Amino acid sequence: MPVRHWVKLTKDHLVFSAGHFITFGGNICERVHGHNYRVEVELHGPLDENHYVVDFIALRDSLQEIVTGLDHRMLLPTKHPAIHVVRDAKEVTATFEDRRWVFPQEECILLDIPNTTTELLAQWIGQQLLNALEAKLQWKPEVLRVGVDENYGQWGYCEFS
Ligand SMILES: Nc1nc2c(c(=O)[nH]1)N=C([C@H](O)[C@H](O)COP(=O)(O)OP(=O)(O)OP(=O)(O)O)CN2
Repeated sequence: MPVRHWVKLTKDHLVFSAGHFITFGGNICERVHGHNYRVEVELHGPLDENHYVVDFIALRDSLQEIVTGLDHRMLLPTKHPAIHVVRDAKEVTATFEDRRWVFPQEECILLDIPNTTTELLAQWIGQQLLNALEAKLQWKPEVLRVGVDENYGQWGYCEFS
């Protein structure tokens, strides 16, 4: 019988509080609001010389850095077809139809995704994690699953395989 291994990280400190708004149903745009987000990851792959899929500590530290970078920030999508986000040295201005929001530049994170849904936040975090693991360990998992929870039980997931 084939044997497979994986690791899962669901630490209490893998959380961030951030502002966002999404569109849905075509042209319905939410008001700005915030969530206490939670992040978990699962990585699959062969065992290394330590009998690890990947070292928990290296994984935890890499993911924590990504999560901390999102904490207490306004999350804005740069690939949305109708939310236009423009950054200058001081401010970030987002517009949707006749609505306009202006935020201090250093309080925003611009994400190259079309909407800040949990599914796409999971995808963005997953891509950052793959980049970090490649840079730190010259390693990539066979499968990476990332979950993002935005409201104590509403998880969006993304799988890289
Ligand atoms: N599959 C998804 N569905 C929805 C997402 C998402 O990311 N993926 N996101 C939303 C909105 O962000 C919405 O704000 C979440 O709604 P809600 O749970 O009602 O959030 P509140 O903070 O307002 O929670 P309350 O419990 O109502 O206070 C919608 N759907």
